[in-house]
Amino acid sequence: MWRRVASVSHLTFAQKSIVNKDVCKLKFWEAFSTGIPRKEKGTFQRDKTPFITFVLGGPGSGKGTQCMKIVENFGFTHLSAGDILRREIASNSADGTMILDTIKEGKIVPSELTVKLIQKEMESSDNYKFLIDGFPRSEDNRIAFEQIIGAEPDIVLFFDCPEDEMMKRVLNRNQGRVDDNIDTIKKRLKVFSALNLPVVKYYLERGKLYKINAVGTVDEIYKQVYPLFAQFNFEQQV
Ligand SMILES: Nc1ncnc2c1ncn2[C@@H]1O[C@H](COP(=O)(O)OP(=O)(O)OP(=O)(O)O)[C@@H](O)[C@H]1O
Ligand SMILES: Nc1ccn([C@H]2C[C@H](O)[C@@H](COP(=O)(O)O)O2)c(=O)n1
Ligand SMILES: [Mg+2]
Repeated sequence: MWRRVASVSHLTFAQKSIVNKDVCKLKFWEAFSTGIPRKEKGTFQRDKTPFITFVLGGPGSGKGTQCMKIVENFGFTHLSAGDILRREIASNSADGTMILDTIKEGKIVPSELTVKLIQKEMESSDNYKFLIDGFPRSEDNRIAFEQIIGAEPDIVLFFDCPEDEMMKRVLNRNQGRVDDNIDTIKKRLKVFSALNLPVVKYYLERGKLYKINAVGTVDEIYKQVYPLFAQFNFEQQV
């Protein structure tokens, strides 16, 4: 379990994000050097500040597919916002019907709900490395994450894929998803352009975005992804 302890409430938002980043970086590297062992089930993992990666891209751009390979090589915990919401539907929770209707319409679920579900997953994890896939999908998502979780991403991946290729992949996906049909995919692509691209621009302007050409084979695309994580020298996977 991890908690962010830095309190910088007296600073302006802009100052906060700089201090936060520096504080986090300092804590992150301190943890590496002085990592106080935590009681883990059978393994000792040094206590570390969370390393957060946001994974952006349109429907069918290959986010989930590439996340699986990053998990394999670098031991991240893959939190797909879409999968978390689908599990909420399957649990027949009070919000399940609203989430299902929203997803069928290709729209975005209220941010506070999605963020709190992601927060629950992070806080119940023994890992400190997180891939948050399909998030943030909007400025509202991004702001809600910062306000509720009080953290910012360390890096942001953006899988850039032409609409016709995304359409083709989604329609061939055969995973029984309610949103894998021509009507919903068209709506999702409109939502992506209108709401997700401003988030891409936000992180591009802050130097956190890595834009990846998502056309080609899975391995060709992953060749662009691997070095982005290798640069951090995460401990080797046992
Ligand atoms: N490089 C690729 N070339 C061809 N097909 C691919 C490629 N990468 C992924 N796919 C396939 O395309 C479909 C969509 O991939 P994936 O589920 O990873 O996309 P996604 O970005 O997570 O989509 P969504 O946002 O809808 O969850 C899957 O059936 C996957 O097997
Ligand atoms: N941040 C998010 C992520 C996903 N959703 C909803 C809307 C998406 O179309 C759907 C499926 O997501 P995917 O599995 O394609 O990443 O889930 C959302 O509302 N907010
Ligand atoms: Mg996905």
